[in-house]
Amino acid sequence: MGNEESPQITRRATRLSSSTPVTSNEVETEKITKPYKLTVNDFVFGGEKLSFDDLLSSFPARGNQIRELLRLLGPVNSPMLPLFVYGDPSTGKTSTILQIFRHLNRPFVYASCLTCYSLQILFESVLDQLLLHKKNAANGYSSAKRCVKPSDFVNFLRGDLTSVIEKLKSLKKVGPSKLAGKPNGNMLYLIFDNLELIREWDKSSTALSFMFNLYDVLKMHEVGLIFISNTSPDTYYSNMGYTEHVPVYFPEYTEDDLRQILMRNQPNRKLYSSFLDVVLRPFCRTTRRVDELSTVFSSLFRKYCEPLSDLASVPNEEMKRRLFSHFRPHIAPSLNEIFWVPSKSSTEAETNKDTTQKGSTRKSEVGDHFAQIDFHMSTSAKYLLISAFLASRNPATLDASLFDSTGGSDSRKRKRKASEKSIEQKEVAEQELLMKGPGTFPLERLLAIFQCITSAADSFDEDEHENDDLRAGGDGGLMSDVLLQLSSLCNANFIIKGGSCPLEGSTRYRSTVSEDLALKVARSLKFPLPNYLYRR
Ligand SMILES: Nc1ncnc2c1ncn2[C@@H]1O[C@H](COP(=O)(O)OP(=O)(O)OP(=O)(O)O)[C@@H](O)[C@H]1O
Repeated sequence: MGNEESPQITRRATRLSSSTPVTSNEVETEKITKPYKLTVNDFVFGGEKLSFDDLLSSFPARGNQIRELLRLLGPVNSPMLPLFVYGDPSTGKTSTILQIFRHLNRPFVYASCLTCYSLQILFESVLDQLLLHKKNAANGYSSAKRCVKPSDFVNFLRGDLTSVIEKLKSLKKVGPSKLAGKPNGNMLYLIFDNLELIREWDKSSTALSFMFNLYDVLKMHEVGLIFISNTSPDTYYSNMGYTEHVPVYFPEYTEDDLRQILMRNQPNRKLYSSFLDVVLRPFCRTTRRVDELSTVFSSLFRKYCEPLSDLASVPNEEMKRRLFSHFRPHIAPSLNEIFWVPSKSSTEAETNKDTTQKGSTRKSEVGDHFAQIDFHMSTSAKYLLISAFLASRNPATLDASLFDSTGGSDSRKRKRKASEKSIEQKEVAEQELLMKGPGTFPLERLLAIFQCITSAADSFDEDEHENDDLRAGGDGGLMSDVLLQLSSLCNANFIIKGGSCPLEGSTRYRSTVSEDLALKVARSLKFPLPNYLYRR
């Protein structure tokens, strides 16, 4: 769940914590304090009411999405189609939505597939919230209802939603619902966050189609469904026959957006702005995640200010130069740190850490670990995985210029095609605007890329035997293996089969692997993947 910057730890936080693991300290506290009794007022965010202007100013660069979401949610008590809110991690999806609900004071239930890490936990968390049930020592930290099967969930959910909506309706009769802390309206919203994680729980994707079907199955106009995902709707199975979800896209932040976001709440704006002048651009090239940037910048800013005796002073040009020369040595190590720390792959690498390497620098440590990781995958499967990643990531129009007959490794050939490439790039820029997530591709394109990059395999690995199993069977052997490998990669969910293209009628595929993982696989093959990635 995203951090709502917690300006207000309210009843809401108390209720949400019912779905998170309990620490031993909490157990102790629980014994001595009387448990908080949840009421129907806990369906709203709580705390001070948030005005529209405050909502907008809390989320720089998200004005369009806030307005769009408010429009889709509509006036109080209006039914709505399910929403599918998506965008890269840390683009403010969760916090914006929760604060919109705080602004509207409307009742909702929130469950994240990150904290509720299995279907059963997710179901039970939603039901617990609806039943105002809090896990505590007295009930042995158990859920109100045991719910494993989707069919049971639907039955329980329908009953529990009906009774909550009745309660909300009766509340309305008691008095004006706009009072702070009182639910506004009798429509109840179910928010499911980090939906993309469901794919990892359930390889056959029945759980996902169940979730997408929920609206049609429930048929309750007083229930609004909001799904939040950090992958685009195209990365889910389509053509399943359920009601179309309304997409709301949270684009990646530009450097300017990030400046506005990071400048918020800074007591000395001029000083912080001079700091951002130095750090923002290089760090933006590495990450645009607000959470990562704000963490690294908070310690860097302290370093930046070390020479200052008065933190309220406005730096002049001379002072800026002095601050910069003092600060400069800290930039590169921090950049390395942020590059490696947050990614999943580096965490994996970290867990595999060999204690004998303690003395080396962090960057080389992780670099070594990339090499150590054993993928237990045949070389051809690795090339196929990389080919699928490239097909999903790169616009198809660039294939010709990126992969020539030598797999793009012949610089002479690439130079000759440069002008062709620049014409295509224009075309591609437009097309790329439409690309909101990994694209789909037909089998033919995958095989073509695969052939190009494997035919060049020798040139990447001149003196080693890394590609022995590629060479062993010759081209024929390799290609005959490919369809088998493709089906294994699909089973393992590294590549997913999408619906068929209505125009071509053929099946399309999509890669689900992250750039980190693709780079890791490429490194294990000594394949220069970055040379083949189209970058804006
Ligand atoms: N426009 C913004 N203004 C202020 N803070 C922001 C903005 N965008 C993101 N943040 C902050 O970045 C952090 C991450 O945001 P959040 O969890 O809402 O992102 P998310 O898109 O839901 O990420 P994920 O997909 O990983 O769940 C939060 O602390 C949030 O307050």
